[in-house]
Amino acid sequence: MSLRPGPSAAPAGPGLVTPAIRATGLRKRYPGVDAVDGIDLSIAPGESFGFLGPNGAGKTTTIAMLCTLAVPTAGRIEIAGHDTRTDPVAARRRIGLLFQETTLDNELTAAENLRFHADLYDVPQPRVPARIEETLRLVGLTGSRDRLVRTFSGGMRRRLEIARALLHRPQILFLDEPTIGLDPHTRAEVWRYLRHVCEHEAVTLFLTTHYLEEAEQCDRIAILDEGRIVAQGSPAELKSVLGADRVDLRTGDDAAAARLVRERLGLAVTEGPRGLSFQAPDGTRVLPRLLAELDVPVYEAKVTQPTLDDVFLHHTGHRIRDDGPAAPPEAPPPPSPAPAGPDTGTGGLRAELRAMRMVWRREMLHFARDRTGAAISMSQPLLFLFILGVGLAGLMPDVSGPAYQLFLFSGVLVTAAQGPAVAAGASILWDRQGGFLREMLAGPVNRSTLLIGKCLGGATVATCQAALLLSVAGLIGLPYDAGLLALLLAELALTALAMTVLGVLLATFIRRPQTFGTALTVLMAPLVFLSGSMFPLSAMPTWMAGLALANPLTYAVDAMRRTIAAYLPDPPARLFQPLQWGGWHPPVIFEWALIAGITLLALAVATRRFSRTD
Ligand SMILES: Nc1ncnc2c1ncn2[C@@H]1O[C@H](COP(=O)(O)OP(=O)(O)OP(=O)(O)O)[C@@H](O)[C@H]1O
Repeated sequence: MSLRPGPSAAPAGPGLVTPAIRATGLRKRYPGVDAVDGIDLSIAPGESFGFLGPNGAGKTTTIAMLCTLAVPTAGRIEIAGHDTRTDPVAARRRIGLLFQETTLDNELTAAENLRFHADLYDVPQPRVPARIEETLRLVGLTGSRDRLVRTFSGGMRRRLEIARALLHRPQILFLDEPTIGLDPHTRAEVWRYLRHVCEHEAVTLFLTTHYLEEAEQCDRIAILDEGRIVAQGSPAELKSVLGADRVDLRTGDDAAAARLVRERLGLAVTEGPRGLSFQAPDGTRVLPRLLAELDVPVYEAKVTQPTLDDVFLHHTGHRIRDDGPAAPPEAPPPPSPAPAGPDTGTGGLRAELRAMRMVWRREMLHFARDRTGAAISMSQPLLFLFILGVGLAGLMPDVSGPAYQLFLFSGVLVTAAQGPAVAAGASILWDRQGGFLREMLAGPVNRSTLLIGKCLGGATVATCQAALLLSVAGLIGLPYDAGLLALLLAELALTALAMTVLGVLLATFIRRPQTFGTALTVLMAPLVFLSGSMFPLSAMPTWMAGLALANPLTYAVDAMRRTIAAYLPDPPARLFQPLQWGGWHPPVIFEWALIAGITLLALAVATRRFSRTD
């Protein structure tokens, strides 16, 4: 059975058609393992190509390289004529991807997941709502469009992922083990949708599987073992190479039966716990002759045409594990989508800005949906202000309580912004672990765009959260002056951006979110303690004040404190004395320029590191 009605697509001849996928000398070496060891591929537009191999053969690694998600150790890849090394964004624009593991955002609804994908791929805005409805209908999820994905079953997620992979009408659809882990019914359903897509959309399919039934449906197959292609061709071609049937026998004395086959027929026999098997050019004629001569009881005798498993055995010396589905049942196709056609923009600055806004919006949606998290991270600065503020003020009889609380307030704002700001860094790691990062990295935009969107999202959330504190600041005597509030908000936004970027930079050095949490606890406490947020730098020993001057947060705290002091009638000089370098008080504008410079530098390093992510 083929995925497509009609004849198989032929591979492109040299100079005729640009191959949909071309790879030459492709290699990927991980420490201690050659995951892919010199692969050459040429796949014609419209062809369905199956990559068949056991676990660990290198299928996922190959797909990751073809989709620009992993950097090849050697070799060259072209996707629809675009070199993935020199023009990865153009290559990604032509690709739809169904990953092996789920890469949906569980905290978004089905429609929101699709909407974000449309933004990432720059699907023309006016067409987005209809396209979402159409793909949801194609996979039978119209009724679940507004449900959070975390409430979906495994099959529903898979269908939604197929819908998402097709949303921007890709030229080439990569499917990495599309039915792994699904029950037979859902597998059949997924194949029903894929068959439908192949029949109605001019898509090139590249499919990895270790299920023989799925590979059988492709126009061409490559058999992969230990990182190398050991055979390539249509299923019929591959099987015809064997030119023999397989005969399986289970008897009362398998050893005697095997001896007879060897001596009388001169054929090689494989004996196993469940009987013996051998290859014979014409099994249906050989078997009756053999049975007539055998004088041991025969419990089971079977002749089978060669299967892909036999082809695999022939080329590799071992069998492929196949706990795959029965042949997917034929079923009436779901409603037809609109005629095929490219549905992405041509890229450029507008598309990059749209993707950046998408990442930003996702951060905002997560913030809006996590009220508990927001309430918890607000509790720390409030405790800081009302417990520390009142408690420590008692130790300073010459300073009034409210004056000390006002002194503390800039540090409190920084602390309030700190939690959500650094959470943006952690969320990159959670996105990597949860899979959504791969959906973003596979998108046809620059990785710096995604990172900047993430930083802006984190900074906005952090600013909003810290700004809530301004609404209660009247309780400690902060003047409600529009000019002061506007200045503090602007200063907060820059501080939040700086902290978000530093958090994101840290995240580019770490792979596990848990490690990130530990690293933050270790790093953040000294940064906050050594920022002059709780006591003036003038109260610190010289060496400690020197360390504080190397801390970017010190300048943010000092600048905001000076802004507040400018609006107080009589700020105590002992507390509100500006920081100094030697005898020089750097102006506030200088402090902000310094923070902005550090932020830009950290952003440049983070972007560089993130862009190299494998
Ligand atoms: N990030 C990595 N670091 C180190 N080794 C890796 C990494 N990714 C894959 N490998 C190794 O590369 C080899 C090929 O792995 P790959 O996931 O490509 O195989 P596969 O054919 O897709 O297997 P499966 O069917 O189980 O998905 C394996 O030995 C695997 O352990």
